[in-house]
Amino acid sequence: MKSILDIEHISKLFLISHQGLPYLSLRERLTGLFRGREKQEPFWALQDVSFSVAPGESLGIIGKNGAGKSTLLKILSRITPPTSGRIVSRGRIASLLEVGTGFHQELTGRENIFMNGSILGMRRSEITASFDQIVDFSGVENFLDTPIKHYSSGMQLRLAFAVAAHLEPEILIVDEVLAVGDAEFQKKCLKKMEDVAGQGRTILFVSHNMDAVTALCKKGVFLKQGQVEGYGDIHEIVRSYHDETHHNSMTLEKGSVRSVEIQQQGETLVLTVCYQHDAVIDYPNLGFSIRDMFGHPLAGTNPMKSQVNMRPYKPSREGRIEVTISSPKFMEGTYQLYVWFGDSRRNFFETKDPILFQITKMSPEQGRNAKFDGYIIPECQWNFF
Ligand SMILES: Nc1ncnc2c1ncn2[C@@H]1O[C@H](COP(=O)(O)OP(=O)(O)OP(=O)(O)O)[C@@H](O)[C@H]1O
Repeated sequence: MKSILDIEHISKLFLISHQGLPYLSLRERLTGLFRGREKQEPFWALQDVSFSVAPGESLGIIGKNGAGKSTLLKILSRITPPTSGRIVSRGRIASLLEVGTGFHQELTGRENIFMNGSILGMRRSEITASFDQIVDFSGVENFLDTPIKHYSSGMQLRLAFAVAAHLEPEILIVDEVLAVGDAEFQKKCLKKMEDVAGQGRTILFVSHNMDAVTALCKKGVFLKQGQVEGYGDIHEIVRSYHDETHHNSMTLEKGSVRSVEIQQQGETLVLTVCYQHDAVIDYPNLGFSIRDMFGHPLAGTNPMKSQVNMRPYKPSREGRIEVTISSPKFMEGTYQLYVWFGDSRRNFFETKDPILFQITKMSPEQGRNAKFDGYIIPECQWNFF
């Protein structure tokens, strides 16, 4: 079968500016005199990326932060041109990259639906035919004649998704937009994308949520530092992505933080961080953030925020911090951990990529067959009168 989309040797070069001098006078800034001293460094965000997508296929694109996923989707959506290589597309592409892209802020929701549709190459009659469904899905019917600029980002997202998914493009490109909506809307979007895929249309889906990617896509591309690291069956691709990600712990050879580890011990989580700094630290400050797989923060703090008494700590260059987290209790699932380390004034270290960890039954409240909502297990006292 002929492919619907061919990505042929796509590369993208960015020139990143570094200013040679830390301080520029106002005159230099105003006159642009500093330009000569600005260093431009080439940076390849994508290098020789090639793959093909068959009609009706849903393809997941995964990779760590900065791997080049969004750049690739922008090139596919013709927002940015590639430095070299070409895209051959045999179908209409609708893309949903960032909330509100393609929307005109001064126009009303109604006007934007028509404008967006015509940008996608739809006839007015086609748009009119889908109009009610779009409005119904988006849930913004009361604001149809209000300019988009007055919409919240969630409302803009609802409308953008509804337009992109209902106007029947042959190829639908979706970039992590699910992260913005609430859980109910995320489910609705995933269901809609399944329907779209079921109708034989093609979907390219970028997400950090491996559960969503695996549910929706049969095939996947794993991007690593701008290159294709893997292509094939989605389960294989997700496995190789996970192999590259830190699980439960991380060790480092250099820098202030030497190891980070998180373990579930019954109903608590224990976070242990070992550090070694080149100067004495009077107040070791460790911040942590536990997030869901979309990257939404769920819980986090640091000893300064919590006004922790640091005794019996004596200022030292190295040490170990152990945090026992007895609340909140989380639902079963995979979570992300981010860590910062510093003193009372500065940060010396922060995790770039999350450490993934698994939580299994954390509370007797979480019965075997019970279905709960969200991530946190509520502790309730029930009274019936
Ligand atoms: N306009 C730009 N100028 C310079 N560098 C850029 C530009 N756009 C992207 N980059 C760089 O290209 C690399 C790839 O970025 P991209 O946004 O495509 O990654 P990503 O895989 O989508 O990451 P994330 O998961 O964080 O969204 C990054 O290192 C980024 O800093």
